[in-house]
Amino acid sequence: MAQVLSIRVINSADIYKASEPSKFTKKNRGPNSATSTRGKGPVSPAHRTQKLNLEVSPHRAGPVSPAQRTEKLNLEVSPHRAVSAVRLMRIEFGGAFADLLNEKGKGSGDNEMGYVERTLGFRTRALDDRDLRLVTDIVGGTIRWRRYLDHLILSLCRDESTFGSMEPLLLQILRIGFYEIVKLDMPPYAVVDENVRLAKVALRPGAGNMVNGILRKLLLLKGNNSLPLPKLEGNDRAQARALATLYSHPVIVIQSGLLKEGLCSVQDESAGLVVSVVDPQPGESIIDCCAAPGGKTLFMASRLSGRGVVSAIDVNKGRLRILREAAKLQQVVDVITTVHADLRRADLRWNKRLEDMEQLKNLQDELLDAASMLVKPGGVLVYSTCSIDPEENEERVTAFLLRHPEFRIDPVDRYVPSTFVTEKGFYSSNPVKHSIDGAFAARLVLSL
Ligand SMILES: C[S@@+](CC[C@H](N)C(=O)[O-])C[C@H]1O[C@@H](n2cnc3c(N)ncnc32)[C@H](O)[C@@H]1O
Repeated sequence: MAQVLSIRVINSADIYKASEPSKFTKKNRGPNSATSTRGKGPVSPAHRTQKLNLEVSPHRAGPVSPAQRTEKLNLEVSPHRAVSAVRLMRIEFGGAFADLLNEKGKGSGDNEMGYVERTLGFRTRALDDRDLRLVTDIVGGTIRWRRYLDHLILSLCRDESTFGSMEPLLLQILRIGFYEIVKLDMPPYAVVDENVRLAKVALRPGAGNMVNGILRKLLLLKGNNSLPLPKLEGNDRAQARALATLYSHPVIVIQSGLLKEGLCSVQDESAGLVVSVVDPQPGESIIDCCAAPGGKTLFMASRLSGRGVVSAIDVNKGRLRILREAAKLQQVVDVITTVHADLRRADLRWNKRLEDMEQLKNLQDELLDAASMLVKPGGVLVYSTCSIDPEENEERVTAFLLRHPEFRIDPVDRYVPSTFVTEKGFYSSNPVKHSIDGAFAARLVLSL
């Protein structure tokens, strides 16, 4: 039977496991390369002078007097970035695990500042709760997206050897800056200034200049919507590598053929949790109204244990074909019926471009109205989007309930962990809060 794996689960096995420094020196850091760099140009971190000390060296292990401490206190550097960079160093070289570090008391407090001081040569002011939340977001996100971030950094470096020979701390600072700009959409100038300052103070002025140049290049490309993304072209292997980079995923899963043979599929936890909200049971009839390419259809079908049916409606023939192929591979084709149709009446257009939010909202209202006609008395309508925009989510449901008072909200707290449940009883995942994709779902029950 098909099994849905989430990207995070796979990532945690691959990435949270810290590599030994000795291993690091043997492998090329290029995202698409697995070969040794020795003799090919890039210098391994072990061959460079580094301003880095992850162990307690004897001359620093002794007690530090308050006077010495003040001397080393740096109030210019943003504390959460300094701590994030040091945590990332510890995870990559020091055997620390991201989740453990994020547990309060283990990775924070005085102990943590000790690591910062030994690694960077100075302390920052103590972290407050907001800083700690930022550290958790930045460290978790940077690890999760490391392969993708490294691809972008490499693309923006002068050449591969600049990337391959980069000091580990400098690379962590760039990863943080790239993550903040590309994934967190943080205010660009603060991100540039503060990461530049960290590189200057913790390394040297030249490192700051490099961070400045690369981050500004990134901002320009992002502003023009022309980030250098890997191209999905070439043979299976090349496409697997490109996909792995795009989704920051270990290539070995993809290449080993598990996906091709339908033994596993990949989807973000946010989409998997929407299926939990639907809560498919053997024997049920489920209609997936905008189904293709079928991530949720297939997952729901796999939960029916061979009994029941998922009718997958979609207006796009090509995407429905992909869904059918995947259903065959995952051996759930017997419980899936595909329906090529516009969910709304035939006289409404689909091919029109959605130029603004008003039109999108109208489309969502029309789809909801059309879907509501397919629900039996006592049946459940799950409205779900991949958006965190209230206009597409809560507001659409509120408007729907005004038009259809025969439906009521069924709170999702029985189906997903409480951190994903909103005040009104909807499911909502958020990239910043949960480090997974944004999504929304509401369970609406039709009265008997
Ligand atoms: C974001 S995708 C759905 C993803 C899918 N639920 C999954 O989990 O893989 C949106 C889909 O809605 C379909 N769609 C849009 N308008 C539609 C309509 N009027 N009737 C049926 N399908 C529609 C599109 O063709 C597209 O495949």
